[in-house]
Amino acid sequence: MNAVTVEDLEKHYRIRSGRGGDRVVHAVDGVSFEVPEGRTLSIIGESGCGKSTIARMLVRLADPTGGRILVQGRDGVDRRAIQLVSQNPWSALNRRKSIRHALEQPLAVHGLHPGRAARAARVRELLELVGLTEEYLDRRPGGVSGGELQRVTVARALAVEPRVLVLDEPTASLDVSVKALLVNLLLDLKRRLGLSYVLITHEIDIARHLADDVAVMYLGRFVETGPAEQVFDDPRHPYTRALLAAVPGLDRRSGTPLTGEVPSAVSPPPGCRFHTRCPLAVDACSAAEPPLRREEDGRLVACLRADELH
Ligand SMILES: Nc1ncnc2c1ncn2[C@@H]1O[C@H](COP(=O)(O)OP(=O)(O)OP(=O)(O)O)[C@@H](O)[C@H]1O
Repeated sequence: MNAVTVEDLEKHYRIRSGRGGDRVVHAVDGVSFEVPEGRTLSIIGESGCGKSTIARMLVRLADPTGGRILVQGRDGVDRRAIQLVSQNPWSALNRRKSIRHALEQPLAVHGLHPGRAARAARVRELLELVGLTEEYLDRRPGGVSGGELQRVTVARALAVEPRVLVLDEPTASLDVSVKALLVNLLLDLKRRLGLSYVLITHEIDIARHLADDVAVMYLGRFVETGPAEQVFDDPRHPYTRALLAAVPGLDRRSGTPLTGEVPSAVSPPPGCRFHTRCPLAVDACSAAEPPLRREEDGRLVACLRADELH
């Protein structure tokens, strides 16, 4: 069974504007994917492409304007099955409350491990899972380092025994040395608890360490998806190539790094949304949007010229 199945997901934000009527932001525009049990799908792309909007819809902090989301085969809201770990642990936790409180609260809300002794035992177990000791229990977020605090938010997400974690830029606020520790913890937890992850990141290194599968997102759409080694070692879409060209230590193929800005999601370019920045664009690219097509190795690529690039 898939941990997550997403079909034709859409999020359009309507913004009121004084003159000339409302404008519509095409944040997510028809995205489909599956995360098989025990795997990690990493969604990568520049800022503003819609990654966080997908994360928010997966955990029902935002309602889709179209499409559907199944978690463990089930439609509808199941707040225990899928949990979010967000970028900034300081804003995720209440500064005035202890770490004990942060870990007990979800147990109380869901009526799990009732009774003081059982609840305290579960809180200790959660701390151990993320490699922290009981001495943290009475501290407040302000008295704990960023890396440790992110471990607390992971422990809190795990309190309700989810099957899926949505990791939205989990390492973005951490120092380089601490990032690797969190990545190792996430890999370890996935193995031990049989979790599945949806990882949202613009840090390609982090995606390379954690991802089994990768989806490359540009202006609300997926442009390339496939197993991580295929996409990272031999990117096919010109956008993927450009994105990876900026990363040291990766095979750069013929990609040239990106220039310019992501166009407005209010009026995405016609045809292929990347054509305005694509070094390989031809006239046909602005005429019609290329569908995601399956390549001979199984991955999906949305580019008219993908065959030539191979
Ligand atoms: N509440 C909102 N109302 C209107 N537009 C929004 C809202 N939230 C996001 N957007 C717009 O939707 C688009 C996608 O944003 P989103 O935050 O999902 O992108 P992202 O790839 O996660 O970027 P980042 O890494 O900067 O968070 C952007 O154009 C953004 O301005």
